[in-house]
Amino acid sequence: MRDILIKQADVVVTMDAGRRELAGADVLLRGGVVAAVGAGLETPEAEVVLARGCVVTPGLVNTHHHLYQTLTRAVPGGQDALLFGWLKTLYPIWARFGPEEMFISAQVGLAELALTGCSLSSDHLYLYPGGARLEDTIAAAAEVGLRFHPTRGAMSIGESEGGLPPDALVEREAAILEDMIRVVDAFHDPREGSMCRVGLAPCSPFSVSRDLMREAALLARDKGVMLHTHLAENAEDIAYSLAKFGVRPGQYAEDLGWTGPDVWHAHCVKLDAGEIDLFARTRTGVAHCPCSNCRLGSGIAPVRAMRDAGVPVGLGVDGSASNDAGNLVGEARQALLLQRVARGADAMSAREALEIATLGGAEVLGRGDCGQLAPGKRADVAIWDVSGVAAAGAWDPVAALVLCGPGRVRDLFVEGRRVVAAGEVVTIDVGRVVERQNALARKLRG
Ligand SMILES: Nc1nc2[nH]c(O)nc2c(=O)[nH]1
Repeated sequence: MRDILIKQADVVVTMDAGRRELAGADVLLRGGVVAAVGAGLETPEAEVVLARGCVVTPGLVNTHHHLYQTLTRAVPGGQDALLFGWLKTLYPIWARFGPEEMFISAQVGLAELALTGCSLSSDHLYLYPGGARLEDTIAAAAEVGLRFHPTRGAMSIGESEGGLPPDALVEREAAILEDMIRVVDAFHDPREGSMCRVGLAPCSPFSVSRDLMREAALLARDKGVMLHTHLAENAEDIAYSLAKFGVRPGQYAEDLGWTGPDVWHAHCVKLDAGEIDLFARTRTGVAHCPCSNCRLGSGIAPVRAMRDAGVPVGLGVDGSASNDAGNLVGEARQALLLQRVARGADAMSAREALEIATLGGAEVLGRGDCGQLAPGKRADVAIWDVSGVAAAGAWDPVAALVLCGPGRVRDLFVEGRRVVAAGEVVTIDVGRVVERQNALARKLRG
């Protein structure tokens, strides 16, 4: 692989230990890692990428998604509902998916993430209708070229047993555990620089049993993989937990082995002070999904309190049926705005929002090798052209990324390989994928 020398950026935002921002700096990518950062770097054989007029950041990290939902954006019956009603509208549509729907929708979602600066994404695939398998999404990510953390999700408690999903969408728990073992053994790569790490992710307390939560935790520890689920997303979720289990979600998670640095929970909008303390003590991570929380009317997650307590927090776009976009810089902006609505104008700075979108997400996903531009870290780099209309007149180009734009990257490198060039994805034919996606959406609409 040829060296890449990114030259003369207006600012390189390193997110290194000193959070250094280097004016007029270069970044050298070699063999999939950052080889050097600083001014005046020279390497005769390198491909030079001029970055004048640009801000260079680590690639953004997405800690929560349901890629399959890009096929059900803005569905009329689900546009104005709270979480449970929204899910009940969408489950019957998702039940008609199969392998092609999973593959194409994942490519659309990942292309959208790439164009908005994301180099590492997790995905929570918790339903497997029509023969769909986790590898449908793994194949999609490999073609797009993003670093990928797919999670083998699951639902096992259908309506007839007091769960939320229809019985037709749930799986037998023995079969779920068997498939979890299969996908970890086949696809999980624990090495530094890994392009694919698999996690285990029973969907939510209202769609799986306590037994499955406990068994999944034991299996994850045995295999050395991470655990992920939805937790404390809204008031309905808390009410369900109290009525069904007699405890709040934090206690439920702790009792079943779902705390620790190898666990991250999506949403956590309704964590109380005791639960925040539990997460901080145990280094349990949180995927904060501000746009989805607004769209579903779930509330404002206590991110300021979580960060102050020391809870690892990353950002997630969440599924595209509840956002309905997949733009992480948009999430960074929304995170900042929501904390300010809740706590005042100094509750979160643009730089902190950018830190959560990069370094914070990498920590949540257990990726000490990502989220920073520093020698030895993986070569995941986003180049943002701030010379256009969106940031014109900005006095502080780093803050401008979050406060005004641009919302799309000019270039994106993952593991030192180009995924976006001049604002276009270069790894797949996005036009063809979008055409197929729209045909599949039309078929689902009937
Ligand atoms: N935002 C979302 N929350 C969820 N809970 C659950 O069980 N599924 C979902 C989901 O798809 N999105």
